[in-house]
Amino acid sequence: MRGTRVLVLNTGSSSVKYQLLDMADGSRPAAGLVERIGERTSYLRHAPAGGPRREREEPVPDHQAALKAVADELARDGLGLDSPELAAIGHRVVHGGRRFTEPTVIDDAVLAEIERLVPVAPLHNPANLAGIRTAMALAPHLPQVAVFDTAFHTTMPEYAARYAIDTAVADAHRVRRYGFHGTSHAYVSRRTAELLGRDPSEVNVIVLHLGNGSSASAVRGGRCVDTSMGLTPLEGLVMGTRSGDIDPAVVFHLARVAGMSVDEIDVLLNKRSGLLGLCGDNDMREVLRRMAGEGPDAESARLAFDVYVHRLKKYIGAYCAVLGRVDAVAFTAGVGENAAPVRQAAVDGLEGLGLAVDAELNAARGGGPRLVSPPTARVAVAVVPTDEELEIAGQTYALVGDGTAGRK
Ligand SMILES: Nc1ncnc2c1ncn2[C@@H]1O[C@H](COP(=O)(O)OP(=O)(O)O)[C@@H](O)[C@H]1O
Ligand SMILES: CC(=O)OP(=O)(O)O
Ligand SMILES: [Mg+2]
Repeated sequence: MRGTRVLVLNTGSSSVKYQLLDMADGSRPAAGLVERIGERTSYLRHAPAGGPRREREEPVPDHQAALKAVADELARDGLGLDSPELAAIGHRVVHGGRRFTEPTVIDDAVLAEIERLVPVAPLHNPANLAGIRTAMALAPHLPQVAVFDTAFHTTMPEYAARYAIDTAVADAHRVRRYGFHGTSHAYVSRRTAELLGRDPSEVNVIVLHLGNGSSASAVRGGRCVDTSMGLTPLEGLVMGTRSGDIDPAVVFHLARVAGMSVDEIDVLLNKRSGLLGLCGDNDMREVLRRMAGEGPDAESARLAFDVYVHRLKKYIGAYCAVLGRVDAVAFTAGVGENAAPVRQAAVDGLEGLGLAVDAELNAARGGGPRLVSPPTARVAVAVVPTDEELEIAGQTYALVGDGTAGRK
């Protein structure tokens, strides 16, 4: 009998995060990460379920070495890639363009298409490809499945996906809005419907995925109708280090007046902007801590917070308009799940739209999905923890598993 476990790999430009999930019993036998790949010292952490976690620092030169280290750590716990319990490896792939609307078993043609999309996802797809190629070399016997960040957003109507630019140029260079964090938006919108005790096909949800990268989506009856990220994960909300929406003329201005190159402006907007650019800290915890103090440090943190929240509020308003009727607003990811002041400030003054949070419910901490709006509120406001790994594992297993998992 085929195995019931899926290894989920989330390979970023300088990190690999992984989780091993068992689809038969819902357990997670191991999880871990390798960070700062390619730097002088890298950081490795492996946490087997029930056992002590193992951490160490050592140089890990590239993604190949990182995945080899992951495979070795798993093997030490008897969970190696040759384990008969392992059914497949599921990969997060950030950019799937228009072609990949579903999770897909990876073969040479799929690899070639992911490669073809590198120009529209230069930060993400090369790392994803390195992860896939190494995993295929280490485990040639296993099916490998790509689960795309963009897939959930392929249902967006054409008028939400198009930029108002010359059609010939847009078509020639695949310039359109794709959207990202799709596995999270899909999972959270579904869980939000569950929390309301309703079928996803009946509810309209605004999902606010606020992590290091942040995006909002408008989901009507389980299908995405708009999202805030565009051609790349730079558009939309203010993020940890990314500007989000900006007048495109800022780019021309900096090139002409400041003499910056396109690559320099790319780094500026992706890595030196957002909360970091505004106040020197990209971590929302630090921003909140500084805001509690006084003086210039507190003031710049407060301004960063206000810019962040103002943008968020504008997207909530916009998606209320896009959806017409909203049943719930769901906050998720690191900031959305943990930062009560962000949730409070984001809906502050939106009573006219039926939105409010109950201060006590909002301040409470809790594990699972929960409502933070007053019981009488017209629109439910919820905290719904995301679980991209579970979503990727579930989609992978649905595609290649033998269907026995979950059956008694
Ligand atoms: N308790 C907390 N309060 C406020 N912000 C938090 C808290 N815990 C985590 N965060 C924020 O969550 C962000 C990371 O979110 P996460 O979803 O883990 O990111 P990633 O996009 O890397 O998956 C960081 O900016 C961090 O400041
Ligand atoms: C697409 C994207 O922005 O991903 P992340 O939030 O992981 O950076
Ligand atoms: Mg994340």
